[in-house]
Amino acid sequence: MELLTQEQRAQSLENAMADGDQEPGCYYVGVDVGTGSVRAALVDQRGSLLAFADQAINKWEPQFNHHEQSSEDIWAACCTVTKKVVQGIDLNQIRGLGFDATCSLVVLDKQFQPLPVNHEGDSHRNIIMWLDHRAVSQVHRINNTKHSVLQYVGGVMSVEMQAPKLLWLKENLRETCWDKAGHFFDLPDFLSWKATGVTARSLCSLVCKWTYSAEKGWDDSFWKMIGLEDFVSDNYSKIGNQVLPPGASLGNGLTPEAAKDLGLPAGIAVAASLIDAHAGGLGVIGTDVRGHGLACEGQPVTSRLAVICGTSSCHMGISKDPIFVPGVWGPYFSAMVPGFWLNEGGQSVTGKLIDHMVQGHAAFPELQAKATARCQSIYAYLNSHLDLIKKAQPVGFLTVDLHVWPDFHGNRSPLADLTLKGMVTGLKLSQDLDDLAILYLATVQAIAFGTRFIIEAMEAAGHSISTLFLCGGLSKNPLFVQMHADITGMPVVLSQEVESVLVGAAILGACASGDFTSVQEAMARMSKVGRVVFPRLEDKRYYDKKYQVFLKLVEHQKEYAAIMKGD
Ligand SMILES: Nc1ncnc2c1ncn2[C@@H]1O[C@H](COP(=O)(O)OP(=O)(O)O)[C@@H](O)[C@H]1O
Ligand SMILES: O=C(CO)[C@H](O)[C@H](O)COP(=O)(O)O
Repeated sequence: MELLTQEQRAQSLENAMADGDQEPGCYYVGVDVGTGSVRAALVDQRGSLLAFADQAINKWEPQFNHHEQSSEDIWAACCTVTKKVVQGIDLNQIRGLGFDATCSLVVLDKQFQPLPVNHEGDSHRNIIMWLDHRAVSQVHRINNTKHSVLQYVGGVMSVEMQAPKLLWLKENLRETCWDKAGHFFDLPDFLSWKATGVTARSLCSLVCKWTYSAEKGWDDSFWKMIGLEDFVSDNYSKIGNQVLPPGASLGNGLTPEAAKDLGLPAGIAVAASLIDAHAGGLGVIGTDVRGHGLACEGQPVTSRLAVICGTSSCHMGISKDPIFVPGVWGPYFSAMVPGFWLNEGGQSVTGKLIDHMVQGHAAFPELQAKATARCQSIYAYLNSHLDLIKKAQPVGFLTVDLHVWPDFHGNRSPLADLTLKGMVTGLKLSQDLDDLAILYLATVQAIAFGTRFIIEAMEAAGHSISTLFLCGGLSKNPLFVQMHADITGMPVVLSQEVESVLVGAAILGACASGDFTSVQEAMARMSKVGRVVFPRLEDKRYYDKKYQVFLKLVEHQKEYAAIMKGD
């Protein structure tokens, strides 16, 4: 855990007063449940983090493409980190609590006890994680219906959404899970229920992952058509028939039981939650950019793209009117910024892919040993190693003959094709540290080319984007950030608070407390520019050529598949 010193806290208080805050010393707690860990922060009204704590969480992969977690483990981790960040604080100053989490599916029985989502019957593992691809046959059948709700998920439903997973449970675990289930929650809604006892769902999760429409509600014909008519007949009580906008205050706030678990006062405001990428979006997209020489200064907020890069990357672009982008999720109304439509592009594995490439290389043990000897992270070591071997040329030029297609877990956007696989071309017989570093660089570049591919699809459909706002674990990697700037040709804004997703969660708590009149006001007050990374335009020709190769890779992959399917 990192806590500010007394002087830093005093300075933060002084800054708050100078900034004209009505009530200096009002704090909010944000809790962010990512794929790999749970994080909490104590945040003030200016969006500064006063304390941060994190804890890893368990994941199970009982078979290929099955990924599971435990809601009890996750709640326990939320309690541990929250207790840590409020240590030594006058609890009366804490005004609100906000949660965000991955869009995983939590299953509970009618008494709110965990139910197994696996053949082993292990009820501790009651979460089907977002990246779980077990429901391939179900999602194909759903997409074959061509139902009109699919227009609002980019034309093709993803296997990572909830409808195919629910259908899988009905078809595969009828007695042990489906028939006993009383409540199916998106993980962010599970957390807000745990804190308040209120089962209302957030508009964010229902619209983005469950086909709910902010304007029309549930579409009975969809659930009947896909074989989940059960939900219609019980008036959607198991998946949510009370829906609130993110940031709305839930019930009577924190229950005494949850207050005890979390080490917070009972009754403080708890917000309707957000999916993690959307919290990251709130944490960065509304920031005041004046004075940084950015094209988006003085332009509508719709010229900004928030890119939340953790285990996966999510590309969040907003618009005043709905924009239908083939292969890009949405348009979703009011799912992130109230009153705006959201398109969400994505890459299903980015952080996980970089880790996979690096850890699977023969030179990984050597890398680990060398990084440890220098007290550096493996990524800091690799970045400095690349600087050493690049000699006089720009670092990105080291991959002139090494190219990667990054869809090791299928393509989320803009091709929406889960059958696609990863590709590497340009391998040599040597497997030393130089090769590892260059493969790592080519992987980082491939992810940035994927972002460029998504932006081009969004622009072709009507978005006009000039500036990227990056956050999430990968935004701590300077190479990843510079490659995104160079390859997209756009400046990248990094927030003052590196943990911007937590600022987004705290913004929710601040809204629920009533301290701000709108999400927009809280975003403008609590998010701040830290650093801007500009593209090195002199390298553009090189990256344009590599992008041509990038697009050829997928074209070729499709040709190979067609050859193998032919007689
Ligand atoms: N300091 C760092 N330097 C480089 N990469 C990092 C750093 N911290 C995290 N990462 C990368 O970010 C990814 C995890 O990001 P994070 O936002 O913590 O994920 P999640 O929210 O999915 O749990 C990891 O896969 C790792 O590759
Ligand atoms: O689908 C998503 C958002 O809509 C995210 O990819 C998912 O929630 C996982 O997030 P992370 O990579 O930050 O753990």
